[in-house]
Order: sequence, then structure tokens, then C-alpha cells
Amino acid sequence: MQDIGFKQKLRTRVIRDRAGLHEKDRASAGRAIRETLLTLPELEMASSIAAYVSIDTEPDTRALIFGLWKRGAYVLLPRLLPDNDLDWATYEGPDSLAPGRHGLPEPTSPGRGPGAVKAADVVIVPALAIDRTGMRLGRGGGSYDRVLDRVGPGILTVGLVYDGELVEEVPAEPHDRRVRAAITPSEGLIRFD
Ligand SMILES: Nc1nc2c(c(=O)[nH]1)N(C=O)[C@@H](CNc1ccc(C(=O)N[C@@H](CCC(=O)O)C(=O)O)cc1)CN2
Ligand SMILES: Nc1ncnc2c1ncn2[C@@H]1O[C@H](COP(=O)(O)OP(=O)(O)OP(=O)(O)O)[C@@H](O)[C@H]1O
Repeated sequence: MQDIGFKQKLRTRVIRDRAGLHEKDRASAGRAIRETLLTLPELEMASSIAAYVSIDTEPDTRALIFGLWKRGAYVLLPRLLPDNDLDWATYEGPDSLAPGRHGLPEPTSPGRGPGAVKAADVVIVPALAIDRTGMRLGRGGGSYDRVLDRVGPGILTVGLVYDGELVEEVPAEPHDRRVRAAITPSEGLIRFD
């Protein structure tokens, strides 16, 4: 119970700190993260990649998604379902997104079901904070805990955070799932196992 309060405090702190960032910080963080990802061997070899379209103050992922698609990868993007689970559909270019629930930019192509993420070779995950064991704090819908549960053991799951969001400890509840790596703009890729 104490952990739930701590989780909410950490979430509020990160969201407040992110609100102080400027558009250029978001863009430059996105650029650094994209550079790291586009040159990562696992990404270069991946034929199918699950990603997400950045919103608000998240590090920008649009150029990353476009870059992956341009080089011929099959990019899966989430669609938020009523129970906060995620459906997956393919990115078909910048004009193939439209606002869904909460105004999230979502793919307009047909949904392939929550299980479709199992076909991804790499899964790129949003996060507010990640600790050095890979424990991750999200928005609180539990969407990605379900996603990470479905993904096989050999698949790279990577959370994208700003510098300073790689923290000492993210409090964990039993349903929480770890990512195998994180990327920060300054440190690049950090693997946890
Ligand atoms: N870019 C991005 N896409 C994502 C996620 C994410 O964290 N980032 N998600 C990660 O799981 C899922 C969407 N989850 C979301 C859940 C709530 C809100 C949201 O803004 N909700 C309220 C504010 C808070 C609230 O009332 O609870 C709102 O509409 O204002 C947005 C996304 C899937 N897609
Ligand atoms: N496998 C699951 N099936 C259904 N509900 C789940 C599952 N895992 C977690 N949840 C629910 O979702 C909520 C998750 O809260 P938590 O604070 O852990 O989310 P989060 O990991 O920070 O968010 P997200 O993964 O959406 O970014 C809890 O209320 C939990 O009961």
C-alpha cells in the first residue's frame, strides 16, 4: 500500500518535471534516442517492431517511427482498448494516424488484436521512470504490464526515458513487469540483464 503512494508521488514528480521541458528538449531527446535505436544491431535486424507515437512531453518518437518504416520495417502501433489493454495495427506512413481515446494518435489500419505484439522482434515502451533492475513506471493503466507479459523471453523490450528518469528504485507491485533495457539521451542503451 505504501508503495502505491510512492508510485503516485514519483509519477506526479516526473510529469511535473517534464512539464518544464521545452519543445526543443523533447525534440533533441527524441533525436538522441532515435540515433541510438536506429544503429542498434537488434533494430537493424528486426523485421517487425512494436513502437508508440509520443504525446505531450514524451521524448519525440515520430521521426523514429518514420525512419523505421522508411527502411522497410513492419511497425506495429498500439490502440487503447476500453479496458486499457492494447490492440496493435501497422503504421502505413504519417497520414495513417488519427486521434483515438484521450486524443492519442493511433493507426487507422485494421487492428490485429492484443496478441499481435508477440510477432515483434523488438518492443519499444513508454515510461515515466525506470530503475537499474528494469522496473518501469508507466501512466497507471497497466497497459504495458500486459504487453510485457505477452512478449517472449528473447525479445528486446526497451523503455525510453529522459536523463534523470533512470532512478534508484521504482516501487513494484506484483503485476509490474520489467523492461530488458532503457535508453536515455545521454547514456544511450542500458541493458539490465
Ligand atoms: N505515447 C503514448 N502512447 C501510449 C501510452 C503512453 O504512455 N504513451 N500508453 C501507455 O500505457 C497507452 C495509452 N495510455 C494512456 C492512458 C491515459 C492517458 C491520459 O492522458 N489520460 C487522462 C489523464 C489522466 C487520467 O485522467 O487518468 C487524459 O485523457 O487526460 C493517455 C494514455 C498506449 N499508448
Ligand atoms: N495483466 C493485467 N490485467 C489486467 N489489469 C492489469 C494487469 N496488470 C496490471 N493491471 C492493472 O492496471 C493497473 C496498473 O497500474 P500500474 O501503476 O502498475 O501501471 P503502469 O505499469 O505504471 O502503467 P502502464 O503499463 O499503462 O504504462 C492496476 O490497477 C492493475 O490492477
